[in-house]
Amino acid sequence: MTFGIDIQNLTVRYPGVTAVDDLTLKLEGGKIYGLLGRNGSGKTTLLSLIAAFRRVTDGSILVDGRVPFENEELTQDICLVRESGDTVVEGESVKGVLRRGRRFRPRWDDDLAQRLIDLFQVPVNRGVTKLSRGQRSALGIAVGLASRAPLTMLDESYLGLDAPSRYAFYDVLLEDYMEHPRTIILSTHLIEEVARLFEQVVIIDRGRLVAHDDTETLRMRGAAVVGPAAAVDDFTTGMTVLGEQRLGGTKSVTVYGEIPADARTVATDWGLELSPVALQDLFVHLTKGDPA
Ligand SMILES: Nc1ncnc2c1ncn2[C@@H]1O[C@H](COP(=O)(O)OP(=O)(O)OP(=O)(O)O)[C@@H](O)[C@H]1O
Repeated sequence: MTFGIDIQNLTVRYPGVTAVDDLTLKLEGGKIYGLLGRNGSGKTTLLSLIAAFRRVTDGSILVDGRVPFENEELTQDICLVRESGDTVVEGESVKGVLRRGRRFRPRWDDDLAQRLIDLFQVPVNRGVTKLSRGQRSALGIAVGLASRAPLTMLDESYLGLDAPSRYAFYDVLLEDYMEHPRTIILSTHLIEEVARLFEQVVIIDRGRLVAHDDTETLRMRGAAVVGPAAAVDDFTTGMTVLGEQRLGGTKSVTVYGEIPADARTVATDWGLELSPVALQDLFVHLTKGDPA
């Protein structure tokens, strides 16, 4: 079972800052989404609203066609794991957290939880507050995946893991997603590392939607045009230029937007080189400017 998400004109204001700014976004169910945005761009606020941690006051959010806020039947099937691990209860042990998952998550899989706890070597009898940052991340991930929630959101929750553990997590995530398709949203700053998991990418900046596309399509949207400066300037006239660098007579201009086949032929004729741009670079370009 998978849940789609329909967000219309969502705005969230805190004193002095608009965290989410008239955001409209539709996510189909059954895909893995990457949610990218700079610090303070509104990712956590957005995910918290989808998970019904707070009430929507301006705009609307529907998950599986239903309003999540104060809808327990729906929210038991929406799992948001945050990096801070703030959903843990003070004084609770790892065992206690797992027990809670088993009790409140209707699709909970004990074997998967145990597999992840063993994989990341989380000490089950220890109090959650006494876990290391990485162990706490691992516990969050175990709960997030073992919940098998039709909508699962991991808000930078794996940043505390070391590299081998992160890669092990990506493998388990993919394997379990293939066997039990669901909607997964991963918010992350480790863009290139996780990009292979994303089917679609959503980029927000200062609470606004900047891009939402298939990962491959988005990648194809960016190109670095390199060659003699005058020819590069001519070729890129009228295109959306994200950045440029010049070294002597050679110029490299990063453009955003589809380059049709006939234009690519022109580029070749003019001695220009067109190369793809890494997702991370596109992200940096698209979200450049003063932070929120
Ligand atoms: N409770 C709050 N009160 C006031 N301002 C807040 C509150 N929570 C978030 N903000 C502000 O709203 C904006 C969006 O914050 P949010 O945590 O959603 O961003 P984020 O994209 O998750 O950031 P990061 O990548 O740093 O975790 C920021 O400017 C933040 O300072």
